[in-house]
Amino acid sequence: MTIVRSSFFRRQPWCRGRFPRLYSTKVPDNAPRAADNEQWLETLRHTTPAKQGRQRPGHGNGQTDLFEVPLGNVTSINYLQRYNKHKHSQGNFVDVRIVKCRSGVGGSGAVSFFRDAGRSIGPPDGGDGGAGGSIYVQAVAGLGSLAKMKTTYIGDDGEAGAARQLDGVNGKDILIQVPVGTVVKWCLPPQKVRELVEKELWKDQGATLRSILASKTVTLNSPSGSNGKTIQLYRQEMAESWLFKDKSKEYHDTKDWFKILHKKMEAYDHSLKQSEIFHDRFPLSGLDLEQPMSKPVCLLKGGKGGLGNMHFLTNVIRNPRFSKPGRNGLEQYFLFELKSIADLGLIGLPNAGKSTILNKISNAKPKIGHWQFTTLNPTIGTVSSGFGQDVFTVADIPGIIEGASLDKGMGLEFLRHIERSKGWVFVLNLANEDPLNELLLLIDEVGGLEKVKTKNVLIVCNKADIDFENSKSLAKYLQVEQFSKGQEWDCLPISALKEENIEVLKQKLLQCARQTHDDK
Ligand SMILES: Nc1nc2c(ncn2[C@@H]2O[C@H](COP(=O)(O)OP(=O)(O)OP(=O)(O)O)[C@@H](O)[C@H]2O)c(=O)[nH]1
Repeated sequence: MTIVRSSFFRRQPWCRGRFPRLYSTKVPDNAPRAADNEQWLETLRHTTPAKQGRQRPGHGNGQTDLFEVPLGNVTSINYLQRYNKHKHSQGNFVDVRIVKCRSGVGGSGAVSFFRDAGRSIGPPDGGDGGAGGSIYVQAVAGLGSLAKMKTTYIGDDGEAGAARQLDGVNGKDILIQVPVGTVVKWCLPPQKVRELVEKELWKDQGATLRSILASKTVTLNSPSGSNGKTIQLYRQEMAESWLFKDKSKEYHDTKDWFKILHKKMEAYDHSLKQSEIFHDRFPLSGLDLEQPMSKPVCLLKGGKGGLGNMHFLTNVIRNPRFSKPGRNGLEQYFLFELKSIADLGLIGLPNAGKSTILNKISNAKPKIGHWQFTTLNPTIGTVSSGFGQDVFTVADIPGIIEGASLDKGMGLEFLRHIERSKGWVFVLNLANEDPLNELLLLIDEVGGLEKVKTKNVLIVCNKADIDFENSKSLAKYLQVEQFSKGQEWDCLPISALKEENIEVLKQKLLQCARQTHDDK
């Protein structure tokens, strides 16, 4: 076991700078004095603990409110569906994960008494337990998928304290590194969600997963004053508040000096709980890690280590045969969703030629095929419109079909990859019967005209090489162009296959990626 020096004295303002010599064979000349401990315990007496255990503390006044949220807000429909549908999609690309995280339990304080040749039992010298390992998350550049994430992350428990005032080693923290653009949300265990969904399905055979997630609600705790924007997490209560050695709990419970000490230590436990409650909160909307982070953020804090018996030597208690156990860690589930960050997103029906376009304008090599749904995962390409010119990124997502918003085809689950995009590029197929109608359908499926108008929009009519001259495609193009003009959107005919109008397309894409709403 690795051990480190007690840090208790470092924490005490009146004892700063005085440390025990490691492995000294003499009684450490700065062993915790009874007077110091008395003084510390006296300060605790003035902190009145609220009713221990029964309290449900909150934002600052120790209160929480209950609030209801739709089940869909604390799980992922994409995750649940993927287990039924295309779980193993193209390559290694994984963009939704639900993982279990558990922070470590704090190590126990030690019960020990100084011994050497000259004396068989000396003053108490049991050190503190180490803190449990915490779980951290950090967005880093260069990662593009959540495929390498584990299903469970467990922080190490802190080690117990030892003789000679030595603290146990802190449990190792866990660092989860994720791609930039990942959103981390608190969620219910998937197993629990499945049970709830099955129950609802049993009650109403006609219900769908989507309708259940929207209508069924769950009750959560939120610190008072946070208006339901923050979730309060709770640690499991400690089974015992003391660890006894040699003499039992029953023995100690009969002693007045222990009862007095216990009362004072209730205030200490209360302050620990308060600080846990302050830390153990998570925003309901999640953490949006849209920038590379120089420092990780803590998802779950490990439990604090327990106090060793050296802290309980007083003028009355000469042989404290007890110490404090470490505090519990937290176990929670988190939903990790990758929302790619691309300046532009290509939206179109299957087979419109989106992948071919991305292939021609960028370094990306998405799959191209004459069958539908060749693209199963988003691909992001970097486009440069010339030497020294601005560079921007374009995301190709799987084709959207009628009813996609009701989970038909690949559904809309990949739309999140272009949610953050500044511009949406609608790709239409001029070889199809009615491209204008297809544009209206696409607008409808992605959320309606109002939503689309929050983005910069470019309409690209692809496959203009087919029948364009003999006016069949031209007529279709003119219809689309007229509609686009009405919305003040640019419209452009191209042939991705024959690389016609590709340079103009690149310029228009650049404009679309950089234009601000004030420029319009
Ligand atoms: N004639 C012609 N064919 C094209 C053009 N662009 C793409 N294609 C063909 O259209 C078919 C579909 O192209 P993709 O680029 O895979 O289409 P997609 O929109 O990515 O399709 P999904 O992956 O299903 O969403 C392929 O056979 C392409 O060769 C074009 O400008 N003219």
